[in-house]
Amino acid sequence: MVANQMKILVIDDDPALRDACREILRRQGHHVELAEGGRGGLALLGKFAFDVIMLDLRMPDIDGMTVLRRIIEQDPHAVVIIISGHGSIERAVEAMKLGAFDFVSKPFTPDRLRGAVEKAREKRQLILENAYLKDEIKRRSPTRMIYRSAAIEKIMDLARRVAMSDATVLLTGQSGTGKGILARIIHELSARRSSPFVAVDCSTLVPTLFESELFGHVKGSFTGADADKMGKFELSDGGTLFFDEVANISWEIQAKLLKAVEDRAVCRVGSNRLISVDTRLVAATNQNLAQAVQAGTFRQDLFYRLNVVHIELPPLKDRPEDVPVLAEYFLDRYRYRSPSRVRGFAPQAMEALARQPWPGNVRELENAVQRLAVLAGGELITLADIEAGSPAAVHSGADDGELLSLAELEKRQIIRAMNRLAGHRGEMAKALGIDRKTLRLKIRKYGLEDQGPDAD
Ligand SMILES: Nc1ncnc2c1ncn2[C@@H]1O[C@H](COP(=O)(O)OP(=O)(O)OP(=O)(O)O)[C@@H](O)[C@H]1O
Repeated sequence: MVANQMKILVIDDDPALRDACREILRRQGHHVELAEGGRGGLALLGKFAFDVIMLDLRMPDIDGMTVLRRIIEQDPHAVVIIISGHGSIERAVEAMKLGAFDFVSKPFTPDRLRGAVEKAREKRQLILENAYLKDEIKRRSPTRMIYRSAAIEKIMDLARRVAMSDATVLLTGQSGTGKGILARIIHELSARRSSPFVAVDCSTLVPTLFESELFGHVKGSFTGADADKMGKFELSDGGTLFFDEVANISWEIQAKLLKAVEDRAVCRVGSNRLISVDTRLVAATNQNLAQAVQAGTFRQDLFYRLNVVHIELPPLKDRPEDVPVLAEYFLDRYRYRSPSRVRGFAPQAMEALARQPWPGNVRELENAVQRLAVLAGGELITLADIEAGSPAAVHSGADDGELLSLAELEKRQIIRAMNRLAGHRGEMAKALGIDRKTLRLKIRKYGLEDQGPDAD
């Protein structure tokens, strides 16, 4: 499901009702497919995934109840809204017992339809979030570093060795090269693996809350502190504390962090009591910390503390042999969530991917594959698919000297922003210097609607 947009299938033998549903739901931004009977509906369901299915119970070809049974058999989480005829409430209730989510009785107003679909959207969101969480859990345990290159093999060797010690590790490398995943792997390879791995994203925390987030606070220590709270240091006791984007910590907090590391203890904000904590630190940055020290924005003493073991992750373009294994791995992970039947990459397509510069590194590749899994028409992702929907179109479609129409340029920039920013509409709009509404209109104009994993 892209943002609030859903793919909805309406199965009803009444053409006027089908068209009315389509009109109303399209206006809400949903994609709507229509089937005039149970057979056609089931055929569409066999080919594509839908977020919500609207199903008439009385149809001439197959009984709606039979269709419903099949839908639920195939996907117990399907969200089905029954369209029930006047005076057939009992059947609608029976359908709900079978697993339908809701029903609307004919005739219904546009508002009633919108209300039912909105409720269905919330339900669908919950289902997807649950699936996502399960997927996350599966994905996380054990975390896997996918690679073929000797460069990453060497890094993994080093990671295995340092994991056994309690040494602080500094991970550097461009954004999206796998610093976060490596931090977790170091934790999982260490004797601390059964204690928590706690991550602090130093780039998103508001400075004023940072201290309490790290060290915790006691009730009443500032407005809003209405209960005692543990900080991330304490939460990671026995485990690993991961500072992502560590260069973003303010000078003042850097000093406090250093003290906590040296004392192996923290004081909650508003308290004098020292609480000892046994945690292993891993820090990551895509900036040059030594330079930041030179420039006077990062404390030298803290830098030395963090830089005990240094691991540099190379950019993806320097290890193209990792691209095919990563692309296959991501496709395997994303294809089952998309309606397409795609199973693999055509050799030429894979070669094209391996040739890309991937400025956003593995994260950009992951986003591109996720998008390709949605967009690919056939069983194999082809070169044409890549040229149509991935950064390949941006990077290889034209050499620097070739002139492009402004519209083409605009489209390519939008695709590029989608890839870089994982389809986050707010961030894309900001990066492109337009407002969200304009962005939405342009996305629609260029037919790029389905390309964001989580727009808006
Ligand atoms: N070798 C790999 N195998 C499998 N997945 C990977 C690999 N490298 C990176 N990833 C995935 O790519 C995405 C980006 O990786 P990660 O967050 O670790 O990068 P990062 O260097 O920490 O980036 P940033 O500095 O932007 O936070 C994640 O989804 C991660 O799981």
